[in-house]
Amino acid sequence: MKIKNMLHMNELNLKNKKVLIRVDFNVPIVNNKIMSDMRIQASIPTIQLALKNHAKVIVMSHLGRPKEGKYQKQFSLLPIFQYLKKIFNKTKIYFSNNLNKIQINSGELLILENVRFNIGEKNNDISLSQKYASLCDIFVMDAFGSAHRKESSTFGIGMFTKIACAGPLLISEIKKLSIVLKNPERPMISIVGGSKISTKFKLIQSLAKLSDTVIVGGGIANTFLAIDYNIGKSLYEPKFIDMAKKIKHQYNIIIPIDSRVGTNFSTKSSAIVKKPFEIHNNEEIMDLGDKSIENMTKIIKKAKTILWNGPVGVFEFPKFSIGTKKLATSIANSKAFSIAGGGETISVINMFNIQNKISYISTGGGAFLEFIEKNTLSSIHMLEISKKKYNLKNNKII
Ligand SMILES: Nc1ncnc2c1ncn2[C@@H]1O[C@H](COP(=O)(O)OP(=O)(O)O)[C@@H](O)[C@H]1O
Ligand SMILES: O=C(OP(=O)(O)O)[C@H](O)COP(=O)(O)O
Repeated sequence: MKIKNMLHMNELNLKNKKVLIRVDFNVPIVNNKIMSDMRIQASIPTIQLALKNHAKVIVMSHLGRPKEGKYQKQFSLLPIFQYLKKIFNKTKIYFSNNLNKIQINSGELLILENVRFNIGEKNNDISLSQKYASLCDIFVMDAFGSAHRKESSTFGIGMFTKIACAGPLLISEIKKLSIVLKNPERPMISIVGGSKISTKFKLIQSLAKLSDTVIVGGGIANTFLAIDYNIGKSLYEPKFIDMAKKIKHQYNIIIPIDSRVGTNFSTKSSAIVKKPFEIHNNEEIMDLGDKSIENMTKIIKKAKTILWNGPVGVFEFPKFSIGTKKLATSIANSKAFSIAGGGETISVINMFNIQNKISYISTGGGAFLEFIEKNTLSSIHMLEISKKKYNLKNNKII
């Protein structure tokens, strides 16, 4: 992909225009408290740029995975609106869940409620995409963390809006990841964990091709373990077992040799280190065991380039945070060039206070892995189509 194949926000005259910006505010919120604000902070310059240019600024994002068509308080963007009110305290700022009643003036800011409350969002529904497009003169796609999703607010809208352009954060992420991956120093290792198995599993193969070693944790590792063992109630995806078998034989994949298991998914659960063949039906793997941690940190120490997405255990429960903490610390202490990204990975980085020891932190997790694999993403494709249409309309040679 070429950056110049997309329109950039800073090429356009935003003055008095209705500018709708899709950002990624998908941050962890517990009891109305934002646990990690890095993704919000990363979007602020884009919003400021639009306000400074005297646009009528509308911002939209998803938060979590609510059931569409239903308001659910725990997925509301209201805590983020409260947070933004403090930052934009000199700007008139509003919050709305009504797509039919939008009225703002130049220099004002409107935050829309979670787009995933809207029926059709996930399925990239045409009428919802048209509805979003009708709200603006210019659509700015700046949600790098969601740019791999072909949904109404990340893709469909661009098919109907007059102008769709890339925001500064999206451009900056693409540029930085492209530079880093051009000629990585070897050995290069990738660490992939977390719970979003269906998004990430398909990407392991290309990551394995690119890297000298791939370390797996979380639900990804469990899917590899399920090839040979009964892993009880552990999180895994049976539909990826065949793919796991193939990849395991073809590439250098480091699978845990022991794990911390518990009997219930709770902070109160006991944590016992077990070998994979010792796991009972009523147990679930929630972290790496000590021998696995030792092996994996040895590999990390020798690496010259490290890519990391996804916690290797349920780091939110102290007894199951050991593996993630040890690997994260080892990455932080390494002299290798390290790239880490993902919503929860950023929370881990904040939790262990290692943000200054990671060479590059991406706001995307699944998006960053998919970009590495394909060198493009659904939203980038949408922006390229949109620029071609724009150039045709303006009689420019494309
Ligand atoms: N063994 C496991 N079982 C269940 N959940 C896990 C396990 N290991 C990690 N997780 C969970 O994975 C989540 C993060 O996954 P994911 O969203 O894929 O990461 P990221 O946002 O960094 O891309 C965390 O909330 C963590 O508790
Ligand atoms: O947090 C996100 O992805 P990530 O967990 O891979 O970093 C993005 O906001 C995408 O969210 P989604 O995976 O629910 O589409």
